[in-house]
Amino acid sequence: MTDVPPPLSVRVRQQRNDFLLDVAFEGGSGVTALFGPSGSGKTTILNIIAGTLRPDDGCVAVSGHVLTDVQKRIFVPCHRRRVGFVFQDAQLFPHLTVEQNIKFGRWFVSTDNGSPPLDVVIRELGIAGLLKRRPATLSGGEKQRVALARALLSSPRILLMDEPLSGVDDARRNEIMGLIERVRDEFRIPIVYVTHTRDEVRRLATRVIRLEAGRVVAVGSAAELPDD
Ligand SMILES: Nc1ncnc2c1ncn2[C@@H]1O[C@H](COP(=O)(O)OP(=O)(O)OP(=O)(O)O)[C@@H](O)[C@H]1O
Repeated sequence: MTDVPPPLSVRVRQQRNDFLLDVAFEGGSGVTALFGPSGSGKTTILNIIAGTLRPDDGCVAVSGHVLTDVQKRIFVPCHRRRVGFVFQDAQLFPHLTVEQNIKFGRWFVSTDNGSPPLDVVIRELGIAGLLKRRPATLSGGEKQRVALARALLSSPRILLMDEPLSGVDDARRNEIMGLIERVRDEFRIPIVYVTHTRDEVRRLATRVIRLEAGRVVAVGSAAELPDD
């Protein structure tokens, strides 16, 4: 039997001013939640996976593809990593329409890349009526749908989400969580999901990595997450 590499493998060390990040963990299929208090290193880890930050030491691999290996001097540039990113504030291009924004996700990938088809993404995320609009005219929830569509169309091997619900009101949170579940279950792209909110972890996560002060303090299923 051949060993299948995990969707995500991270073993990194990074010193930044007073903060030392020193973590080793694997992410499985489905949603891996990085859960921990403010300043525990969640966003730093996402940036290291995305390639916007170089660790001092260690390696990062996605489905067996080595993206960073400091000892071997491997550092795949950000735009070649096939990592989709959905930020807290969506970060859409303000001067482009929704349609142009989501098509931008495909710029760096070849045509034969295994991305889900444009029309499927538009339908699944319910954004057909928004295509001609510009980001400034969208609600927080609509912006996040568009950001998710753009990330999906970049043919990612993994999706990174940094508190994507933090700017969204309660009514829309449920709706977007439903969409993230659909992405998880239908597109089957592994997701790393940063949050400090327990209900998001309980609903979405397959696996939870608990962080404190730059270290992994526990790994388990969402059901094992204590109420404290
Ligand atoms: N550009 C930077 N330069 C120096 N230190 C930084 C920088 N960005 C973050 N840090 C520090 O790194 C530590 C971890 O920050 P990080 O943003 O990864 O935490 P987080 O768990 O994502 O927090 P939050 O939930 O508040 O977003 C913090 O102590 C922070 O002050």
